Amino acid sequence: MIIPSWPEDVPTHPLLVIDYQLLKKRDAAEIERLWEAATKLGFWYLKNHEVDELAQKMFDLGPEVMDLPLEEKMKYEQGDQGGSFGYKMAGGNAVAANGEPDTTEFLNVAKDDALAWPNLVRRAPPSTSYPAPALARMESVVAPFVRKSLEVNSLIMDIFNDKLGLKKGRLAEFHVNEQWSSSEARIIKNRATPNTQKIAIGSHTDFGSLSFLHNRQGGLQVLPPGSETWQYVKPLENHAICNIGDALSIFSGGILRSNLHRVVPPPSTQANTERWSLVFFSRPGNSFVLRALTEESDMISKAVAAARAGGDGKKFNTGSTAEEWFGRRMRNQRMANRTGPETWMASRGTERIEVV
Ligand SMILES: O=C(O)CCC(=O)C(=O)O
Ligand SMILES: [Fe+2]
Repeated sequence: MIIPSWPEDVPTHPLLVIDYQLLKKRDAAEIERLWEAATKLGFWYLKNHEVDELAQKMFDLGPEVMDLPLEEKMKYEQGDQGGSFGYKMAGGNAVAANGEPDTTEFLNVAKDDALAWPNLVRRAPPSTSYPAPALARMESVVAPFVRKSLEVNSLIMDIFNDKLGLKKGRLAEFHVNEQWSSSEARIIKNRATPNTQKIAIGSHTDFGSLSFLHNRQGGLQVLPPGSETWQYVKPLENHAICNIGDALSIFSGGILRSNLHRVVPPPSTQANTERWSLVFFSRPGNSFVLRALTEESDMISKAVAAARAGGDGKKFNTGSTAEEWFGRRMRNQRMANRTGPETWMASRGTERIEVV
């Protein structure tokens, strides 16, 4: 697929560019820049991340799955119970309180299934596993992509761990590969439409810890702090986009920022093209309660005290496990579960819910 070049006339929000190779060497200046990106906006570009080839193979798998007849894909649909693994049909989720349906299809592959392959542990075969092309590429493409993405995200989390003053490896304990989690790889297709305003994925914060996103076309927008205008993030060749989700924001007492974002169709020169994107989401193990690690870090404890003094109502103890937090958000964005605007409100994360 030939992607038209990015339009000059569309304003974009700049992100810091972080070099993964420098992070690997624990370069102090690069760590400071990462910290600035993670605490101010919660989004940054990541270059030299070693995942481009595998990401390309994941992109190639996209049409193999999405071109199957809808009836075939629906055999693997994620359902309405709060799970996400498998296929998500376009129109399955709301994009706003008014119940407007989304326009994107997803394939979500559980990190637990990719790592356990040739066994499937989260999706029991045969009838509810994954569409055949995904199974055929599990060994050669999906599992290596998952393993490499986990490596990138865990290095970044390790850096946050140390900056937050947590004991060595503390954040890693929440993300051990052996514990089941909702961590997953996602291939996203948004159908071509000339309406560049039609919301594809509604405004949200990400549910988990860290998202590692590959964009080839425009359409991702962020709502920067203090702004009321959605701003495009320009896709840059060979640069991934990373962002913080709710779990890391809560663990850190809000120091790490889980920022609102959404997806609309590609703009201007790229309009009316199918939009494909790819994400790996690292999320905490299912059993961990999402709460600020106040007793374990002075920095976090001070941040929570300051938030309390500021009266923003956030006490950073959700009382929910990662599994419950994720399940609640998933269930309540499903159109099939919608009763009214309250269902949308119940699907919100740190941007709306007062965590007490
Ligand atoms: O497709 C994109 O650019 C972003 C997707 C996204 O925000 C998500 O799936 O959570
Ligand atoms: Fe997202």
